[in-house]
Amino acid sequence: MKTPLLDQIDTPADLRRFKEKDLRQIADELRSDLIDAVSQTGGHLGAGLGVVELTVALHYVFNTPDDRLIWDVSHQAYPHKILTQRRERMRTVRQEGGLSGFAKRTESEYDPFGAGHSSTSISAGLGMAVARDLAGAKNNVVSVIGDGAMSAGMAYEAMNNAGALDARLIVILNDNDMSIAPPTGAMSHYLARLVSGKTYRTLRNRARDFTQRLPDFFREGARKTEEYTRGFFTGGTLFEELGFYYIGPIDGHDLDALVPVLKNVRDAETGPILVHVVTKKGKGYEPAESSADKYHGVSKFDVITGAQSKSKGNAPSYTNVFASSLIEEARHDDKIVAVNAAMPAGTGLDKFGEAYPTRTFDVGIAEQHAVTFCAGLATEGYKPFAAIYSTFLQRAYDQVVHDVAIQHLPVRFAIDRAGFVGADGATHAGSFDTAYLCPLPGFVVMASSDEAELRHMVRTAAAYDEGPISFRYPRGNGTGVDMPERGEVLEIGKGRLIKEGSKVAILAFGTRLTDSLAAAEELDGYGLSTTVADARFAKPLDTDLVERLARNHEVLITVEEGSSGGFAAQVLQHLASVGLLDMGLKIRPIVMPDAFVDHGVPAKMNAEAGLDKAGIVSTVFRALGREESEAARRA
Ligand SMILES: Cc1ncc(C[n+]2csc(CCOP(=O)(O)OP(=O)(O)O)c2C)c(N)n1
Ligand SMILES: CC(=O)[C@@H](O)[C@H](O)COP(=O)(O)O
Ligand SMILES: [Mg+2]
Repeated sequence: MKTPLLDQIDTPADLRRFKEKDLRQIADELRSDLIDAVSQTGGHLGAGLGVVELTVALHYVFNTPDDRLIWDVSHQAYPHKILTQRRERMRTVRQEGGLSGFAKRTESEYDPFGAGHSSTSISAGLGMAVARDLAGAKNNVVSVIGDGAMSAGMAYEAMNNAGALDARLIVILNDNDMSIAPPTGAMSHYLARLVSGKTYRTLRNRARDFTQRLPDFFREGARKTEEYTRGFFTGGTLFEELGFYYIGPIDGHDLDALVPVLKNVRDAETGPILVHVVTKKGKGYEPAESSADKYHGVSKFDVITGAQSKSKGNAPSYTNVFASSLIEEARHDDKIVAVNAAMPAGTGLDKFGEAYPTRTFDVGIAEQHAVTFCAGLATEGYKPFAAIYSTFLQRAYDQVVHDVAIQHLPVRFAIDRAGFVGADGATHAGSFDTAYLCPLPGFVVMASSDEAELRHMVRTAAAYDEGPISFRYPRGNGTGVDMPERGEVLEIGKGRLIKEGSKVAILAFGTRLTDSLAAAEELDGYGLSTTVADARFAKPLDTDLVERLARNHEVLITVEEGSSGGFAAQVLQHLASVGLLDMGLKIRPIVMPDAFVDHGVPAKMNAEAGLDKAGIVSTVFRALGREESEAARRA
């Protein structure tokens, strides 16, 4: 693969030394370099391919990093990384110690704002624009946001504020008519109408003519600009009503159109501007173009065939077990409905949707709405399952508290991606759900230790009508245990004893149970007779079980793949309240570290957190004051 022009670019300043006529070739080279890099690492591909020309044009026209360029979600920022001094390290992306898969402030001065969650770019950009104005500076601020990300309320909150402030902020709406899955919602239909109109087709033919004329209009001021944009294009009125100058739709792969338009936008002395750019997700790589959802995020793949190297586990994924269990429950109960926020495949609800299309709702990237929508459904006697990743549910915390918990509504929360997620790193880690749900009065909080337990918990949640209930499960495959056709209804607030010993007790919450059992076996081998229990519930806590473990053992270890303040905090609070911490019990909570852990491999992340077999054994040895024997054992 020859990339003679790209080879001369280390920074955007190098790019800006080229003639405009070279940009096409640079974009082509950038695209092949991107495909080659991601084929070796895996990662987000389709979105980056779609913004290759836009990335080149933006860095060519704007004076980054002084001009601030903010990528929404930032999964599409790989071409930006290649042009901003990170090309050499692209083949380390999402690997331990390598580049992040997202924009990250600590990684580069060209990343003025980090992301991973969607729809933050306009708010952040507006903050930067206002800060610039307060400081009397003159740089530009550009936020690039996708059509999927445009479905979230935050984007409108920001535009509402930007319009009122009349701040000089440039928003590029990158409309590829795709979220991860095909987009849903009225806004998506509205954008489609703007794009499919006759105006867009004629504009493509007149792009050069248009861009030659644009500077005059901007120089003549805002009134003329508005006249121009309204005169040449239909639509855009929603953005105009919010106080933005709307420009577009523009073919985002046509550099001859993009560059002059962006130059004019850069030089315009106006308030907020929205440039509506139309692109194709996966552009320039046939497998990604024809299957944009499957190439949104990829594992390593063969560039020629496009075949992704999916490692087949021996056990089903937790996501699939959740989906099949819910499908089974829905067969028995027609009040069960399922809601996801733009993650149908990620949550397994695509399968539920095939079985029950009218009982499945993809609300777009709108977790807050998803939760309150479920609350509404619950008030009418439906049994909503909100299937949301742990990390994305954070965004809907007030809705969980105010709309669900306070009203004691039986919304079922299926919390996927709980624990370390690996390659997506800190922005996507499912660390905090247990800690943020346990303090809520009346909430039932469960964690499945394996896929059979997950099946039981889906059934339990379906049967539980008293109030809100949640169950968490991790990314990836189960343990391979036998699963019943249908789960059992678990007794609320009761854990299970798995193995009985006498000196050490390990109380696991969630899938760390497997390592707890392995640790127990090793400890037994050292003459430390070890009990293992699966807590199942962090709330209500099985206080009988916890007290028994505390009274009958010298050491009690709690283990969970979650942050501090979660399950361990519940156990400690209970034991402290009943005086069982006054008796010399050696209790040691093992939780995720108090740090935002970068991308890597989940097994290693757990090992570093002391959440694996070796970590549990070491913790027991340390609790018993046997560090030296432990060191010798390890040697
Ligand atoms: C708050 C939040 N919810 C869900 C996601 C998962 N997610 C990542 S990218 C994406 C689709 C974004 O679509 P769009 O903004 O159109 O970008 P595209 O991939 O099409 O370029 C989704 C749903 C997220 N990152 N953040
Ligand atoms: C960028 C983003 O938020 C999603 O694409 C996310 O990376 C998906 O994660 P999973 O692969 O765990 O579904
Ligand atoms: Mg999109």
